[in-house]
Amino acid sequence: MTVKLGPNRYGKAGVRLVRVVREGTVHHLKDLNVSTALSGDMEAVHLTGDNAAVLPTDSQKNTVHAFARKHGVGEIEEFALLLARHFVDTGQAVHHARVEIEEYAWRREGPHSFVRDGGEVRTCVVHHDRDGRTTVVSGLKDLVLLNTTGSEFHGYAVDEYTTLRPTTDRILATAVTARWRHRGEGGDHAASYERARRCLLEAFAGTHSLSLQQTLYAMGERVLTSCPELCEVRLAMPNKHHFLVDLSPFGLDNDNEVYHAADRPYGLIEGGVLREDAPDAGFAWE
Ligand SMILES: O=c1[nH]c(=O)c2[nH]c(=O)[nH]c2[nH]1
Repeated sequence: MTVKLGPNRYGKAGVRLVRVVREGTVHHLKDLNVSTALSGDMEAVHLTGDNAAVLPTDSQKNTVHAFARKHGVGEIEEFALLLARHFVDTGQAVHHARVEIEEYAWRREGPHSFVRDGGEVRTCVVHHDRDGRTTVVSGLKDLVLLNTTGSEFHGYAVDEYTTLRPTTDRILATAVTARWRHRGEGGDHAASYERARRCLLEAFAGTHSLSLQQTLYAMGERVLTSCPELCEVRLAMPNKHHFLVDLSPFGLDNDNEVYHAADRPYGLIEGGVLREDAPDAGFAWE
């Protein structure tokens, strides 16, 4: 039997970086989770144990820390681009770098005091290779949304196992994971993020929903309609079911007032929306 090395990459995952900028008595905080992954000429490493091509994952972690000190941390996309370019430009055997960053939000509570925002996490994944190809995907996760009405679900396929009752008025709730691909490397990443996020919220709140699938499409469509710098959106939205509780054993009616919020199982609705002329995604989603 002959076998060969398949796709591979290696790096440091979960580098939890906190960067403080002190402007006199007013301090600023960035709280990130950075993961690096390099690939390239790594045959010998896997096949013979020759580690000459391996920049240790420990060095990759150190680079994240040193770059935070030397260059500061601005928008996560820019920090990821800086790191990805560095690894490809300086590592002979490195043909490709992938840098993923999550940013945890802190709300200011005073000049040097912050409250961790329990809400969504901002994300990005940057790829850069030695041919100069670069892709940037931005996004968010754990954006929890709920509509108390304006959601129906009926007209679905029925078979011998179907027990679900059709409804014309239900709670629609989800925790959005959304990622959007930039046409190029992107310009003003802060403004772009705020615009895309606002589109997701407005489309969720403003769509009279006949299914979570329809809402998902409306959200992706709104982002692409309002953000010319983006060409593709991918969404994953769990259906956080809210079941109306039967209160008749207690002689009580329940006109859409008391629900059981179930956490599992949950429906998982996933889909993408892209411009017809979207450039080839290449390795952007890997
Ligand atoms: O919006 C929905 N989409 C589904 O596909 C589905 N399936 C289900 O049981 N409830 C729902 N709701």
